[in-house]
Amino acid sequence: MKLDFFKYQGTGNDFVLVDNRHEIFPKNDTKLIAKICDRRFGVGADGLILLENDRMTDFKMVYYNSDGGESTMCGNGGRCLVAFAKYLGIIDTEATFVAIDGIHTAQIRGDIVKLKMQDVEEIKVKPQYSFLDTGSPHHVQLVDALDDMDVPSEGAKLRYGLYGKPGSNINFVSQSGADSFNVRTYERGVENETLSCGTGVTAVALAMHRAGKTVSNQVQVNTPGGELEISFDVANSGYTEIYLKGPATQVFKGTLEW
Ligand SMILES: N[C@@H](CCC[C@H](N)C(=O)O)C(=O)O
Repeated sequence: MKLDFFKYQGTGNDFVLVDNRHEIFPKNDTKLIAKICDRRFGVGADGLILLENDRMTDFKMVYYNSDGGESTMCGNGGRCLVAFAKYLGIIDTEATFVAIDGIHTAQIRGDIVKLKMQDVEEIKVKPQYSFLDTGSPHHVQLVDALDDMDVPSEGAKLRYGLYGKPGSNINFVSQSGADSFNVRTYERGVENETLSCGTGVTAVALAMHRAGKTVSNQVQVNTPGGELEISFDVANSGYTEIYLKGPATQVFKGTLEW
């Protein structure tokens, strides 16, 4: 079988995108998806995303981690899919789409995509870390020497040790200014450090605000793959009007064959 694919990256979080509006992609073939995402035996990506038809919105997002399993929301992937929808002529500058966590809206200007995330109702604050769900589960922990950390190994310890089989994504953070933070993320389903994680930096911005580390409702987060901006409103016990903004670009296209 042959199928066109497109490779996108959003601050270094990279994805194979497939236009599946004709429903030809074998969605339950976990091994095939893992092979496509394999960086030596396949195209190589942190995840694979299908763009499908939806009756109520512009399109539907179906997200798979690089291990081939369908997973929860991917913020950078959502931003890349909006850029892909524009490339396909499905949208112009505004988009509404449905993902596993509900409906999202987005705006695209040039290669900058601003994506509205779901409201966050609860942040669990522990002495050493916070835990919250921004569409995907995230552990947020301030550390002293972020650059020197072995994120794959420290992340795996927490991902399996603290969160068991379902797991969590693990974000290690250091503050770089009054409203800016540096972040490195271990992603479950990739089971490694990625260069950036959209739901992760969103979680970091909210957790740092809740912890009183910043009073701003517009936070810059620097990842190894680039900079993202998160803005939000403070609600009673949670956060609303949460936006994740940053670049999303097509890097190449090709044909999958299997
Ligand atoms: N890279 C993503 C997060 C993808 C989902 C995550 N690996 C999980 O399974 O929870 C992002 O940009 O949000």
